[in-house]
Amino acid sequence: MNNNTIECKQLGKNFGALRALQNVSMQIPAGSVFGLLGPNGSGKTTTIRLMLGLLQPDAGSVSVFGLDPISQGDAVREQCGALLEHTGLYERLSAEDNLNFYGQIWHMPQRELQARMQELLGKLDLWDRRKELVGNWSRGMKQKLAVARAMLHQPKLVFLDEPTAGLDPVAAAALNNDLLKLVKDEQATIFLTTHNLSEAEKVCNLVGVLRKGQLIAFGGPHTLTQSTGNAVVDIFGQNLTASAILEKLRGLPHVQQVEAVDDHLVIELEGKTEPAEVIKTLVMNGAAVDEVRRRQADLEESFLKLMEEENA
Ligand SMILES: Nc1ncnc2c1ncn2[C@@H]1O[C@H](COP(=O)(O)OP(=O)(O)OP(=O)(O)O)[C@@H](O)[C@H]1O
Repeated sequence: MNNNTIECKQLGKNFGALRALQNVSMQIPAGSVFGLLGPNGSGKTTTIRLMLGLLQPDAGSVSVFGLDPISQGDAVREQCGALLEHTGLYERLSAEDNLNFYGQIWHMPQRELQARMQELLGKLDLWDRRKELVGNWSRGMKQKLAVARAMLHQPKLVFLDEPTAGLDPVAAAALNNDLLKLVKDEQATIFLTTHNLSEAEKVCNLVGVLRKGQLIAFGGPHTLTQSTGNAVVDIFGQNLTASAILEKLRGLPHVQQVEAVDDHLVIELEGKTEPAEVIKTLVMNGAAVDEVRRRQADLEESFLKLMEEENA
């Protein structure tokens, strides 16, 4: 058996005339923190549901732990934890009672359950509040507890469908930090979906991008940022953003995109083009350049670029 927790080959799913997923092939090695990125309706949740055997594929195949999620669904789901659309929490119960309830569902021995609860709630800074009713908690705290619930029985694979959806940026960042803490010690494979690209860049070591049901990119976040092949230059100074200057820059060869962001310019250059021509044009047109920073496009820029290419 190979080291892949998930493999799918030319996977497809239709809902009536809608082709929700088409020809999706990927391999996710054990221990990965995989992020599936994509806009609304691109097929992220459908992919998870196929992997959990909650939907039957119309084309291709999917295997999880080498098992078929349809014919061996129970065996697959026993080894998985999932946080899907709903948190699965009971608001009228305390955090402790919620986890006790799920521990019983998973037939966890009482001592093991207590130790696991302490471990998870401790890492999530919720241990001291375990006796409180979940209904009175903030959304961020509930979401943390829902992650603990999904991980309670030490599943080898955890699906988190948009775990930070609806959280403010501070709560989202806190949850991501907690996720990283948990993941480090769990040795589980994590499969999460998100719209938030900078979050995926921080948390994931493998990412895939879905668009209209098709996997248009797959690899490490770094590979993905390089897949667009372009460099980005941030230029700081004075008089940079006059529309006449922007027009001139946009007309230069090898300049893909020019954007004025606040008081500085963000310029995307084709391949390995050096910014010399850009700087010269700026200076000749009356701008003063203080600082030039050259970098690879970040995941957000690469993602948007991929979306644009697919739209072209
Ligand atoms: N049970 C269903 N019946 C009919 N259409 C469905 C069903 N489930 C999903 N779809 C459609 O399939 C497409 C993909 O949906 P899916 O929920 O997988 O997208 P998503 O990427 O998870 O979106 P979001 O980010 O908004 O949650 C959408 O057009 C959706 O309306």
